[in-house]
Amino acid sequence: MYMRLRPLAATNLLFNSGAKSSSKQLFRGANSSRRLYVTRAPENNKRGEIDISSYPPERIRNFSIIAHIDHGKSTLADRLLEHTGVITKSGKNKQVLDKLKVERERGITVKAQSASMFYEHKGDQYLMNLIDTPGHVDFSYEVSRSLAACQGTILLVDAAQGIQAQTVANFYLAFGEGLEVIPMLNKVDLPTAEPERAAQQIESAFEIESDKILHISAKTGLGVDQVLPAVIEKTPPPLGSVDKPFKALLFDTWYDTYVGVVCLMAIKDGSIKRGDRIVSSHSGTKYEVAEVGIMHPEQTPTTLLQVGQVGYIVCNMKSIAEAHVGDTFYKDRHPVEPLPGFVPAKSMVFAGVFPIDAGEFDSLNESIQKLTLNDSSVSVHKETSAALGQGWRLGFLGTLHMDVFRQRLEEEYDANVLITSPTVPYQIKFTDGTIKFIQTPADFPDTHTLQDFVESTMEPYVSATILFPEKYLGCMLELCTTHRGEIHNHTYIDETRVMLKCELPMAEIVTDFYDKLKSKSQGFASFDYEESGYKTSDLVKMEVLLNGEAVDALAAVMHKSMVVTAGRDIAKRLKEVIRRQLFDIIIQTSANGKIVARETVKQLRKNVTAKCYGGDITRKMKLLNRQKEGKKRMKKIGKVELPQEAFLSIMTKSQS
Ligand SMILES: Nc1nc2c(ncn2[C@@H]2O[C@H](COP(=O)(O)OP(=O)(O)OP(=O)(O)O)[C@@H](O)[C@H]2O)c(=O)[nH]1
Repeated sequence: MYMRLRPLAATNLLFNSGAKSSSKQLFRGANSSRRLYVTRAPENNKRGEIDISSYPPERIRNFSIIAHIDHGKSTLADRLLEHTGVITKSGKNKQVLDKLKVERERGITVKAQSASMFYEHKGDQYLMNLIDTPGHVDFSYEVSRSLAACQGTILLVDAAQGIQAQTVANFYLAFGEGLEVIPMLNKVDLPTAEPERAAQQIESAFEIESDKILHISAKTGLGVDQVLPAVIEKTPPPLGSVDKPFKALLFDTWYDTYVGVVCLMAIKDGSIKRGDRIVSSHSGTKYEVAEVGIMHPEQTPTTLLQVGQVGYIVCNMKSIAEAHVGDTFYKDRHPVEPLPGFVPAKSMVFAGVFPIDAGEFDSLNESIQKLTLNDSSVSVHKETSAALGQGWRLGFLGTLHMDVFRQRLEEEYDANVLITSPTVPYQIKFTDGTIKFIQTPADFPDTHTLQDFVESTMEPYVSATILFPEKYLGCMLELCTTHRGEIHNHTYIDETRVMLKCELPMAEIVTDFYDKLKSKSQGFASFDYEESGYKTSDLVKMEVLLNGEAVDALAAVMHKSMVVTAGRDIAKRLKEVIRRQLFDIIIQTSANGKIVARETVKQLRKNVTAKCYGGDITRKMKLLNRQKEGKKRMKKIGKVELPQEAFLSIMTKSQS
């Protein structure tokens, strides 16, 4: 959860050195020989609030950092926060804005975070609002939302890797939003860095002159002192007027255990302070503002927020469900034209989530509700499975998003869950013209017996961009075609790197496409995609029968051409993961009413304590406990015990 520093602690962070009366703090940049004057945050009043009213739009810069995954966004954010004295300079500052445990463990950014800094440039004081965004394609929704609060963005490119698929996707996202793109080459300290080559790629892909690109190392600090001056000079100040009625865009929200719902807003016109009454354009609900402030980098109250600034507002919102990302807020009795808002995040991948122990349903329900409060891009519907009992069908933006959610559920809420194989949403068009969305494979009708009623079955497609060195062109083309892809074109971004555009069924990406892409290109290919609508496809439901009984939670939907290979493969993989039990277990896969494959798990009579003759009770207990531990993630289907892996092993995989 978000740690909340009380105002005093937050400002102590800032004022840990120097005389209080001085408005400037002397700061020496990491590798810089120049002396830099970095402005300290304004003093706080008796209520612990700081006054930022002296920052009009022309002295505000709202910018983000966008890049391909791992190109160094969060590390650059650390250096900038140190450089401006927001955090004390220390070798220990590593991805300070990656606040979630899962982000720290995985070394990836999942949630965009903002931080305000005070900075002096050419004698003027500036308020700089930085938004650090995630790099992975599953979280691109976070990126597009964050860009709505910015006027400029740093496009960071790893000088050793050059431009990658998410560099291209994020550039076009920012360009499409009309943002000023400031290119920078990072990691120039690496012996493998080839800055000239990477700069050429940027020039040919984005038509940005290579001599306008800053060369930096976010790790060593080299060149970092030039970053904020470049942002100030190139990014236009926010538009708007302090004299117009208050108008603000809500672009992020989270739940804070101390103050409740926190809304991150970009103030487009006017100003707001504690005690004001604001109204949501979305619902018409009125709220009283309890606190306004900036992220510095934790919540730090201010006397007001005004035009051009990006900050948080705490009001008497009871539930995060009331905070609609993309909503426009105005002051009571001063309505304004709402801003366009955002297209809601669309779930691309669905999976069933069930408690291992049915008795934990209520506590798991509470945990899922709490976790979705801080991640509104997860869609939640109750689901009942004949095999697994009561649970939920959750919708995610991609499989990494799903995995991060599962990890947070287990680590932050101590939940013990079983997750079924991920699936994409299918559509069925019936002859009477009705269209049905299918999020659970078990609900997919038997197209064989219903063929007179079903006009067509459809699956979602994505437009994909793949970047790789030329020598992998042959195997990348083959990979796309074996995954039912349609190649559109390929172009060269320099003499040796290729950009391939193709269309792929989303279902292929959910399974093993990405792993194969990485292994076939020895890790050199990168990949990005966006949804491109539904296409008619010959789909069938594959059922799994255990000792003659169909298990709904193991059903899968797949293209007709894959039925035989996938049917055999699934039966084999299930045989590998289902433990031998006291009776034979017959595994069958079936599609269109025909059995495709059959495997048998032979019976076994096992007494785990058999070897413990002689009565060593502690050893006996240890073995029994270990067996109990192994059972934790088991689910009993009829008489057959299935481990978690069984549910994930039914993912269909292409034979390439
Ligand atoms: N040598 C070197 N390593 C760097 C530099 N900048 C970042 N790194 C390293 O690159 C890795 C990724 O850095 P991050 O800052 O987490 O990258 P990111 O772009 O924020 O990653 P995501 O948010 O997951 O997309 C870390 O191990 C950093 O220490 C640099 O200038 N030089």
